[in-house]
Amino acid sequence: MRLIVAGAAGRMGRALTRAIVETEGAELSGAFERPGSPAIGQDAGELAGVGRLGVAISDDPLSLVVSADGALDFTTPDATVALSELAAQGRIVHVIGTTGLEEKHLARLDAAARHAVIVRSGNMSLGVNLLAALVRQAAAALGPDWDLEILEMHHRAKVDAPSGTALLLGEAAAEGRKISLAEHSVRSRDGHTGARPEGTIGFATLRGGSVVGDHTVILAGSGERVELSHRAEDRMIFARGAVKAALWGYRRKPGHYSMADVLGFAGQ
Ligand SMILES: NC(=O)C1=CN([C@@H]2O[C@H](COP(=O)(O)OP(=O)(O)OC[C@H]3O[C@@H](n4cnc5c(N)ncnc54)[C@H](OP(=O)(O)O)[C@@H]3O)[C@@H](O)[C@H]2O)C=CC1
Ligand SMILES: O=C(O)C1=N[C@H](C(=O)O)C[C@H](O)C1
Repeated sequence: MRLIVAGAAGRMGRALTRAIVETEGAELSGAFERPGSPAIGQDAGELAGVGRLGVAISDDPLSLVVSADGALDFTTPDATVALSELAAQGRIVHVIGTTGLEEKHLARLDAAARHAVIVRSGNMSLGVNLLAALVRQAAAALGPDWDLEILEMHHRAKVDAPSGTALLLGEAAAEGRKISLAEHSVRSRDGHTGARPEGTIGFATLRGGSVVGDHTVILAGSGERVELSHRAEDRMIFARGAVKAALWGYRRKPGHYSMADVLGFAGQ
């Protein structure tokens, strides 16, 4: 499967190049960065630390999409929406790890998914998708008198909050409780907040250092507490998940899929 990497000079872009190189059945056919990036013209393999691959970083995604079967994209919401429209024109697989997407972006991805195979997840690792299934079960088993809080910590360069993973875990908890996350989430607290409203799902965000990604879902009852955690130690877990998602999506019917579909966890 011929894959292109969007944002190839980024933290995840370089990990994605490495994951493609190590995966049988996948080949790097192109890589691109935003116009004006100092990485334009550099070799994607050299940038990723795997040696020269003969793939120069371009600033023209359209020219790459025409000779690719899929694109791996961990960039920004605007770049992702633009690439989804090219993926739809090229009828290719678009694997999206980008977080911080708002309703206006999601609506455009849904439109692109009429022609492209979109696989999108706030977290492409096996462990977090398993954790989401466990959180759904725990939230269903323990009633709304168990307070649900989601704590995440990431490196100092992360630009969006709460993390895509925290929101994914929040959605899993809300599904377990059969409630709408949008109507029950508390995304920040400051000052005299009053007591915690029953049945809400709280989010807390920490940023610092080089933390790859830590998430804990706390179910706090009266006199006891259950904590379900995941700690990412290496970005390759996300990159390998993204390559797996691309191979899964190859020649599949167009649509907007999740990593839970890829891993067979959907509905669990
Ligand atoms: N779903 C998952 O499993 C994971 C998701 N993520 C998400 O992936 C995203 C990227 O994270 P990370 O790699 O750490 O961030 P980086 O900032 O390191 O990488 C993003 C890259 O995209 C580039 N870029 C920006 N605009 C464009 C454009 N229009 N076309 C092409 N490239 C562009 C940036 O260039 P420049 O810096 O020059 O602007 C940068 O090189 C975030 O949203 C993050 O939350 C991260 C890890 C796992
Ligand atoms: O920005 C990151 O680094 C990460 N982003 C994703 C998120 O927002 O949850 C996934 C992972 O935790 C790393």
